Amino acid sequence: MTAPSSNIALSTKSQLLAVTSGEPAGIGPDLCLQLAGYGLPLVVLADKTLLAERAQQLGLNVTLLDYVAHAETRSTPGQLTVLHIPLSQPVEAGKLDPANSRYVLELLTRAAQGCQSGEFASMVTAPVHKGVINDAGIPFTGHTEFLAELTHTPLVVMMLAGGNLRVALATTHLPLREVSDAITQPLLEAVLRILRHDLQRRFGLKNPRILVAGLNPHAGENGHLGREEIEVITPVLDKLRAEGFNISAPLPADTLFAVHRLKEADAVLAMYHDQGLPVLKHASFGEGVNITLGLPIIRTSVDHGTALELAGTGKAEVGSLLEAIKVAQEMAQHERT
Ligand SMILES: NC(=O)c1ccc[n+]([C@@H]2O[C@H](COP(=O)([O-])OP(=O)(O)OC[C@H]3O[C@@H](n4cnc5c(N)ncnc54)[C@H](O)[C@@H]3O)[C@@H](O)[C@H]2O)c1
Ligand SMILES: N[C@H](C(=O)O)[C@H](O)COP(=O)(O)O
Repeated sequence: MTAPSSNIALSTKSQLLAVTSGEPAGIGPDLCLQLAGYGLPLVVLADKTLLAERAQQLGLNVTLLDYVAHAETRSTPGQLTVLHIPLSQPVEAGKLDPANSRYVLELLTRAAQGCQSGEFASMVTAPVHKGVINDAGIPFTGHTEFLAELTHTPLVVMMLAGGNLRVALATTHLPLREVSDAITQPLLEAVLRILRHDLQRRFGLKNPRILVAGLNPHAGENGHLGREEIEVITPVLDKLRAEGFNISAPLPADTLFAVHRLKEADAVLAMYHDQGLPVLKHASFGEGVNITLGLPIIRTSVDHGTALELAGTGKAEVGSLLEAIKVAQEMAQHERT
């Protein structure tokens, strides 16, 4: 595979990125403050007081500048341009408060709207806490689904990249019990079309080679360990292959990720979240990037969560956020060429 390298060479020439700071009690604000060291063309969406307080707690000397829409935004190292969105309640690092859930969603909404209007080239998201948003009475399963709904996109595909791997998912944040029923021929066909299309358009791969995992152990063992491969997955793969897609048959997931197989592939399609992501995170946790394919906008994210216990301690690593910025820049570049 030729996934994004972990050598971080960030361009300062691309257009403005919007970085959402995520759950205010988590490490998102800490990571955004760390970005001030890089002089990148970005604006952080956050409550400015929260950032100032967190910087003080971390002992960071960061000058917070006010974002002015459509004016040139150029931060030099030590500065951070901030699009201020007010919190509902003051925040203590590490302590979740459902009262701030609307604020978290407001960050995402403002960034997505700015991408759609052309104000921002892309959005990069720091982690949110799904549980506390639901505790506030707001049904929420993830950025992926939220941004699909916000942009009226009927289907999007979650793909994580890192450790020389790209892993896309046929289903995302779904209880395991519901996975088999969710994998239908129309869904699988649509997911593969989005995956191939975006690998071409946003990653510059002419005819991406995709390995597809089966759902059942040993890809169903000829129907003796489940029939989804025979009845659902194989017919879709045969149809798309006849159209010119470079895709495998459904492969046993336990051996699909062997090095010799991955050498033949640009991406893997896993059937569900924990079939694909543990492998990827084992290979690259802290340097991986989560990418939403199929959106009308470019959105990338970190590969980790809110790590509440690290907020305000100075121990949160910024590597994945930097990679997410780099990949967003690369995607925007591919789209322009
Ligand atoms: N992109 C996102 O918004 C996103 C991604 C994954 C998880 N989450 C959410 O985050 C919450 C917590 O999830 P979790 O506990 O499973 O995972 P987590 O990633 O927050 O924590 C897992 C482990 O990794 C460590 N860790 C995480 N990020 C780190 C960093 N930048 N530097 C150093 N160490 C780091 C943590 O301390 C912990 O030991 C959940 O609500 C989950 O849904 C959000
Ligand atoms: N599934 C993601 C992961 O494991 O990293 C994470 O939950 C974030 O998903 P969203 O980007 O949809 O919030």
